[in-house]
Amino acid sequence: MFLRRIELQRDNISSYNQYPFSIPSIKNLDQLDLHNKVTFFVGENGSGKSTLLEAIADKCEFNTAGGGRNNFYEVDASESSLGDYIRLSWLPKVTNGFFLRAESFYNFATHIDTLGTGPYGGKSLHHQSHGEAFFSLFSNRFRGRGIYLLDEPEAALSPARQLAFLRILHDLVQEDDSQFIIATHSPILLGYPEAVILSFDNGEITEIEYEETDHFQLTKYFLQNREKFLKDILEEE
Ligand SMILES: Nc1ncnc2c1ncn2[C@@H]1O[C@H](COP(=O)(O)OP(=O)(O)OP(=O)(O)O)[C@@H](O)[C@H]1O
Repeated sequence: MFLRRIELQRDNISSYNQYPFSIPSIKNLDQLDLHNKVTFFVGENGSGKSTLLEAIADKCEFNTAGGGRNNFYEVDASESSLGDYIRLSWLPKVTNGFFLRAESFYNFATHIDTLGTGPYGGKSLHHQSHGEAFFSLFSNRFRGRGIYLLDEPEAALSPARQLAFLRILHDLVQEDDSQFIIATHSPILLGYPEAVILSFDNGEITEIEYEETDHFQLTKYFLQNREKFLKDILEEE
């Protein structure tokens, strides 16, 4: 693995009342040690996962709208507010990698079309379904020793493709020594063996077990008690 530590440089922060320092998990961040090739960020919507992932991408000099170091294109709101305030410690340093944002994938696909190269399954990403395009990206662009920062990669993937994605991830981790940091809500992806899961809930970033995640507990309960669960929710006054 490559990225070992993320530190918030508190001396440079003048106020904790504004985004991104007002987010509880960021406000309370001191340093985060990474000790596994696969780290998941989990937490409620708005708990700060994307904010931190984007800041890491910014420090990696990846395009914060999505892409690697050589993907230069502009979209609105792609600047990172936190990137200037964190410090990354590497051993060894790696520059290869990719930042995937589901929400701006369309712009990335357009950018790839303008390059006129066809490394993504032989046809424009725009001519593939959302899930197919994501999968082309994983299969064709993710290679070699690198750091891959993925924001909700499950967004476009069927359960079967999520499992297939885990296979790609596994090969990259095993054979190429790659590192992944993935913000996700998917109980399937979170099940990857031996990954570290960092929760952004309760105002701090803490390591938790798979079985402790809401994703696991809620999904399990739902699948085992679907009718009762839905009755309770839908008939609640
Ligand atoms: N550019 C911004 N300006 C102000 N507030 C922002 C900005 N971007 C995000 N926020 C706020 O910061 C908080 C954290 O957002 P973030 O996108 O990091 O959450 P998240 O954990 O990734 O959520 P989700 O699971 O919904 O993707 C949210 O309350 C959000 O509204």
